[in-house]
Amino acid sequence: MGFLELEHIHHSYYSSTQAKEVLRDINLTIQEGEFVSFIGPSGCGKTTLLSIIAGLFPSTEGKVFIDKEEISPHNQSLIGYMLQQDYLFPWKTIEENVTIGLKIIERNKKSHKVTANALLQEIGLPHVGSYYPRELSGGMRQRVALARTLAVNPKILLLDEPFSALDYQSKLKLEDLVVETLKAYHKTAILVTHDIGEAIAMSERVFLFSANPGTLHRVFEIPTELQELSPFDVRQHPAYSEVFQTIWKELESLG
Ligand SMILES: Nc1ncnc2c1ncn2[C@@H]1O[C@H](COP(=O)(O)OP(=O)(O)OP(=O)(O)O)[C@@H](O)[C@H]1O
Repeated sequence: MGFLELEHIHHSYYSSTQAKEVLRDINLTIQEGEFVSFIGPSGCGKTTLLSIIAGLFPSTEGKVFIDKEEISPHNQSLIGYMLQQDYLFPWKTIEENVTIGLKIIERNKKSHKVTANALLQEIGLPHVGSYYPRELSGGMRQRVALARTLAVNPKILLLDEPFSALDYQSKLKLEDLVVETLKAYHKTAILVTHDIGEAIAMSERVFLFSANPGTLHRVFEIPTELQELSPFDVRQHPAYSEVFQTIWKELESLG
């Protein structure tokens, strides 16, 4: 059994008049410390699947296991979420934003400060603890959102298009930082993205979903020589465009 295991996940959304089948029989295994991406046509159920993995709502059928335990309120704290928007509280300082989750789960304030400072250092923003979010750029705020997610020490990070609102240069820099930081902390991560290049550059495996209803169509193993590089360097490697073409063709074939 892997670290994260999905068994026969089916999901439908129900309204008063109809049921809409969104996910059909999703089975997959992700190992501890692995970085994978979910890609697929719009509406194929990627965000729904992330929400089920996070335990935000149960799937209609099937089971999610983390470290051999079925997902429940007891082990939900093993999961951290990073979204397209940073959702920092504008009236709180950066340090307070980073430690907000910690305050909920433990009260020792001294250790919060130490954790915040260490994480701000890690993300390359050691001097912004007393700033407010409005004083930072979009890229800097997303780095703070990463620090806030890591502060509560989740085992698995769910990254739902966290770079899509950023300019291209900030996005490339943040991709490098995220991969480097998650590797250093040995985190398991799932990235949802519409950007095939980003999926190749950051992941060890890319899961391609098809739509109507969402099914797991194919899994692509990223060549080892690319996995060893930073996301920026992956894009410069001769093997990158070949992998891109292969995934692109498969995505196109889904219509
Ligand atoms: N709360 C909901 N109630 C009813 N239908 C929903 C709900 N949330 C999502 N859907 C529908 O489920 C399908 C899958 O949505 P989801 O957001 O999971 O897909 P996605 O692959 O993440 O899409 P995108 O790539 O566009 O972000 C879509 O058809 C969407 O309209």
